[in-house]
Amino acid sequence: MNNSNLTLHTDKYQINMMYAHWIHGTHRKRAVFDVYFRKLPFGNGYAVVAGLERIIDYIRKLRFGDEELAYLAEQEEQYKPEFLEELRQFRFSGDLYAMPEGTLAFPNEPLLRVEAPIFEAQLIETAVLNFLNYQTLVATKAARVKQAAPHDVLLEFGTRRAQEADAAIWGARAAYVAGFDATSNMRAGMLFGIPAKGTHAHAWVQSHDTEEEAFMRYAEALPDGVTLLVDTYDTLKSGVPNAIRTAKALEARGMRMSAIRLDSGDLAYLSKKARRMLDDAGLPYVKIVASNDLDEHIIFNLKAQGARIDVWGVGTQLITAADQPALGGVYKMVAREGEDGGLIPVIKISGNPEKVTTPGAKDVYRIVNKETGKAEADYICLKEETDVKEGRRIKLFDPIHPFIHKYVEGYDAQPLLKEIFRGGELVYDVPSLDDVRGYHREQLELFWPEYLRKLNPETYPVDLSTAAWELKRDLIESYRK
Ligand SMILES: Nc1ncnc2c1ncn2[C@@H]1O[C@H](COP(=O)(O)OP(=O)(O)OP(=O)(O)O)[C@@H](O)[C@H]1O
Ligand SMILES: O=P(O)(O)OC[C@H]1O[C@H](OP(=O)(O)OP(=O)(O)O)[C@H](O)[C@@H]1O
Ligand SMILES: O=C(O)c1cccnc1
Repeated sequence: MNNSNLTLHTDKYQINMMYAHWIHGTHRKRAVFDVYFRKLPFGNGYAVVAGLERIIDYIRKLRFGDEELAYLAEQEEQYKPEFLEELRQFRFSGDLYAMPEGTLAFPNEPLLRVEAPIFEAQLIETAVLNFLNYQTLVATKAARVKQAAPHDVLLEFGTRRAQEADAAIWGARAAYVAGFDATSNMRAGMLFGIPAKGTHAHAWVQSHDTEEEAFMRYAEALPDGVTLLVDTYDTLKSGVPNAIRTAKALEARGMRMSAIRLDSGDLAYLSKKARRMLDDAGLPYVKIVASNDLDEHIIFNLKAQGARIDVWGVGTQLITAADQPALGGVYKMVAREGEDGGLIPVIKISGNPEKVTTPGAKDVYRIVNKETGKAEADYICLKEETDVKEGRRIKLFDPIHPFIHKYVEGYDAQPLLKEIFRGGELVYDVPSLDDVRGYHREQLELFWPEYLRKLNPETYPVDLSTAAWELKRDLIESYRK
């Protein structure tokens, strides 16, 4: 298996719809799709957008090569050879708008808008959702861990338990976007420039006759800031004392041990005891790393118990987003090209009011109060509306309870959807990963803490403009009739 081409990383029904459009000559008609999720994961108050860099790379490289076309030619659908020739010429020629990575996002607002020939817009749905759903989910989980330990060092340790290799590296990157400090995955380090860090496993200790010998030899080989795992036999009786002896031996050579790692047992009790032992031995600079199936809840609890842990290694629970393994982001058509070449808004009706789509090509603005500098609401309006762009008075109302409303003016309206591709050309200056992290931190500053807290956060308002709301209402009415 040495094909890294992601062009067929799509569901077959996309290819079949593309074929049917091509058969009927409608494949060049333009369509607009929104990507959004309806429910926040983990009971969090916000999601952290991640996945755009991968989407950009994927779109730029879309090509049906010989292998892809040969595979399509074998399918039971017996696609016509001319269709396959059309695919050979395939390039993304559309427009794409997206929230930059690190943006705080909320339910029912477009994270991404695609305006492209239906042929292209349909092909990319599956992969766009795959990348955005997973990376946003892990970035959001990581943001929760970061909230539990905002001032400590966070290490991403998940690769061995991740849902395969791509999940490991893109998950490591998503965690870094949301504030993790380093990853244990060397390939993620190499590809993305994330700091790579590591301690050692129990196997290192087990491969020696004694724990003390194991520690000394590890420190000899890697004297610069070594971290020793102290729980192989007995944390307090042998692990910590042996680590102290090793630290003293390093000191005698003018070097400093970095940390010990606790990986089992009662982490609150053991960290307090170990801290005392290290301090009493004159080693206050030796830090304590903890790992063992940690998540934001356990970290929060350990802190409440007064645990003396400086560095947290978080693996399984983060990389698998264990308490909610999928973000339900969807890709829904909101407009299509009519006979006259103009765009016609379209809707998907559902018995469940939350599932009715919001028609029309739309923009999203973050309405920021100029006095407080804090975000008041996100405002979704039709693309052609100018009131918000020009800072005029706008009505903010809850689309589920439209009678609850207020007017705002004198605000700062920050457009959240940035132009990424125009006519198939990348027009976005892709930021460095460290800039993405910095932007994410700035995003957090925009929100009152009530919206950010881990437990039972306040619901941040996501409002529709009057015109967008009326369009939705009118379309629902017209289908009722
Ligand atoms: N003081 C604590 N309060 C709450 N949770 C804790 C505390 N100490 C450890 N934990 C968590 O409790 C869980 C204990 O896991 P487990 O029952 O596997 O114990 P263990 O110590 O890892 O056992 P083993 O020696 O078999 O590895 C882990 O998720 C760990 O992070
Ligand atoms: O617990 P997580 O959050 O998933 O973090 C990663 C875990 O992976 C390692 O354990 P493992 O038992 O795989 O190997 P080891 O022999 O190095 O302990 C490490 O010791 C952590 O406990
Ligand atoms: O470096 C470590 O301590 C590490 C790396 C991966 C998984 N668990 C621990």
